[in-house]
Amino acid sequence: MKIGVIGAGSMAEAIISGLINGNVVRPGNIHVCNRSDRSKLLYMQDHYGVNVTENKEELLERSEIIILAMKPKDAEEAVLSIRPYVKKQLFLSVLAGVTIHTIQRLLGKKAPVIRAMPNTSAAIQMSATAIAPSEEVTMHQLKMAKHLFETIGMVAVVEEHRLDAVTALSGSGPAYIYYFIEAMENAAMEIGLDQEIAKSLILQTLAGASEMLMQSDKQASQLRKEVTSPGGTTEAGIEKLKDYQFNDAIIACVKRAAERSVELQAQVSNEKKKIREA
Ligand SMILES: NC(=O)C1=CN([C@@H]2O[C@H](COP(=O)(O)OP(=O)(O)OC[C@H]3O[C@@H](n4cnc5c(N)ncnc54)[C@H](OP(=O)(O)O)[C@@H]3O)[C@@H](O)[C@H]2O)C=CC1
Ligand SMILES: O=C(O)[C@@H]1CCC=N1
Repeated sequence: MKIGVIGAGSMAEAIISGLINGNVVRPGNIHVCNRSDRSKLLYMQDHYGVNVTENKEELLERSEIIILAMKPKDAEEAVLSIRPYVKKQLFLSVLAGVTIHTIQRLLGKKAPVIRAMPNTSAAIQMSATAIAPSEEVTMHQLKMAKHLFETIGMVAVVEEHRLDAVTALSGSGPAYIYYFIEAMENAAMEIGLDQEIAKSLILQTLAGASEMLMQSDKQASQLRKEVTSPGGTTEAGIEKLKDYQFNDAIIACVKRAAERSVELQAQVSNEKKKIREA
């Protein structure tokens, strides 16, 4: 597989490192470009052995699959900059909120596009990714994209309109978990635990709980009940979470992220309007 990546930020790096560490694609078969950060390109070259270029024509010529990995607000400029070189490539877009329709409009043709929503755990082949193909994508291309994303974790094929929800849940999800861990670390300090010891206890607790959920047939609510002795410490702690409306806070967080995914699409449309009006 010959892959061109437009964008060299966190998500591009997570995918590239997953593909290389998983021995899926040879570094020599990957070309990467970004907008202007030359030092990041040199880092990618040194660290992963990939080809880096400022020449988008060359990148498109040498790639069968193009991964779009810039911020949604930069999609307009980035996709228009590759438009003259679009031939038969398959496009994989990881952009939150930017529809297949918008990408094809910017590409200037109904090219095969697969929207994907991975997460940064791709870097250790543990991404939870959902993909949605455009009508133009062949079964072979879908299988190829599924295989590609399976090498960096698990993959679900969904209808495109589900991607805002997926983005809010598993695309942003790692950040919610990290935020929770930050709070656990702060709590550990407040109750007088050594930082290093606390960190290893928290991480093993997280890994253990996640593995229990994977291995057991029980629901999260049941596993929680099994930790919660009547009148014990867990019950006392969870009462506090209820006082602070933890459940409502998480629901509001995920709903707001899903709304934001819809807003990002509008942002791309507005950029286009601004360019037209300028
Ligand atoms: N981070 C995450 O957890 C996830 C992100 N995503 C999606 O991935 C995309 C990228 O996010 P993330 O990696 O965090 O963003 P970053 O800001 O880390 O990286 C964006 C990259 O895009 C490049 N870029 C911007 N404009 C252009 C252009 N015109 N031509 C070529 N390259 C360009 C930037 O180059 P330069 O630095 O030179 O400006 C930079 O390398 C977003 O659309 C996001 O929605 C999806 C799932 C998870
Ligand atoms: O925060 C964002 O917009 C991107 C999409 C999902 C994770 N990061």
